[in-house]
Amino acid sequence: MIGLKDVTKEYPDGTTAVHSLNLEAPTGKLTVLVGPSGCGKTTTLRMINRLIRPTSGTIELDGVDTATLGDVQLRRKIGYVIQNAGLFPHRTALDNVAALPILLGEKKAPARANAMELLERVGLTADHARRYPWQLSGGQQQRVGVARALATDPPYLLMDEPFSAVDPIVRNQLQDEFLRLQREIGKTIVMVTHDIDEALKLGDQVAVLQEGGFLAQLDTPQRLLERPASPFVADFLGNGRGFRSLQFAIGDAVARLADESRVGLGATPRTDGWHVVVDDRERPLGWTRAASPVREQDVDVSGTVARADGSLRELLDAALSSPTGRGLVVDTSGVFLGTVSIEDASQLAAEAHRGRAA
Ligand SMILES: Nc1ncnc2c1ncn2[C@@H]1O[C@H](COP(=O)(O)OP(=O)(O)OP(=O)(O)O)[C@@H](O)[C@H]1O
Repeated sequence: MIGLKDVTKEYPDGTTAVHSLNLEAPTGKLTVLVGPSGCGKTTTLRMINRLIRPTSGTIELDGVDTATLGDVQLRRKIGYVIQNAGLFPHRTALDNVAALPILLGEKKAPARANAMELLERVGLTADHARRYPWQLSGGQQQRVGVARALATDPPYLLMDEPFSAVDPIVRNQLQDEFLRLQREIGKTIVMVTHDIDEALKLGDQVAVLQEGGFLAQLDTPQRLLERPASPFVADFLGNGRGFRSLQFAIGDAVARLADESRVGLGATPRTDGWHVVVDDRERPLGWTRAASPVREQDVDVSGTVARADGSLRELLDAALSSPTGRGLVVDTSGVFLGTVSIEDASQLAAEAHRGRAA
């Protein structure tokens, strides 16, 4: 656990960047610090690894006051990922990752072997490992940055806007990959972002900070959306809160499933009306109204697909985007199970809402 107790940072010019902040980042969980520009997020993060010294208050790692730890001990314990990766430009990706362990006394060969394993873990190859940062894409550099932060296998990880320098598609991909990785490695993470969607997607808990480093609310993403503690938090979360909170609610889609007539590509539907087109493994491709053998261009692909164990947001989206108003539902391996109507999906949302209010 990372614990901040009454932490204040006043810069020499008199700016109070962080004001008496109390915060706990639980072991194995991802805590996100989010808030408007200048609210003290980066200052808070950097006080944890002592790149910035607090004016007052204490910061503890599993109950140990960081003021009693030396710089080397701290660096070994806390990995650090920054925006634009911050890689050494004259070292290869592999050497970037191996650098700190070698500096801390590890032998070169095992440090490099471990670096290669980490690079593979974040989705890079031996070819990437040989390249210099300028020969890698922004997303690849960011992956190297994550691998580098994990090189000493630190229990704690600090991440400052780690995915913000890449375009939205790559960002989404990096976020998904990182969530998968975190499920395996279970580090205690504090991450800074100004992007509320990123905070809600990645955070086990989200701390919303207000200018001056005041903690406006610390809660799970779902609670934040459902019960913002103040007009400031509500405003910061923005519109669409009701819809976004459906992302965290699971409805029993299976109980509402209706069967549909199915047809394979190349086959001719036996009746008029809409049919679900499935591939040879019974995965849905879309809908068709074709009366002759179904060609790829006859498939309406406008509808999204929801997993039966997915969120209500996914389910409602599948129904609303479907040309028939009936959302396609699949099992965990993508096999078509049936459909849920807009009415049934709304009913499930209403039930979830009643459960919440109770
Ligand atoms: N070295 C410094 N000297 C004086 N004031 C500083 C210094 N560094 C930061 N500040 C001020 O402290 C406040 C908090 O800055 P900080 O960088 O922690 O905010 P932030 O929430 O990370 O902002 P952003 O989202 O824009 O990166 C700001 O008002 C900033 O201007």
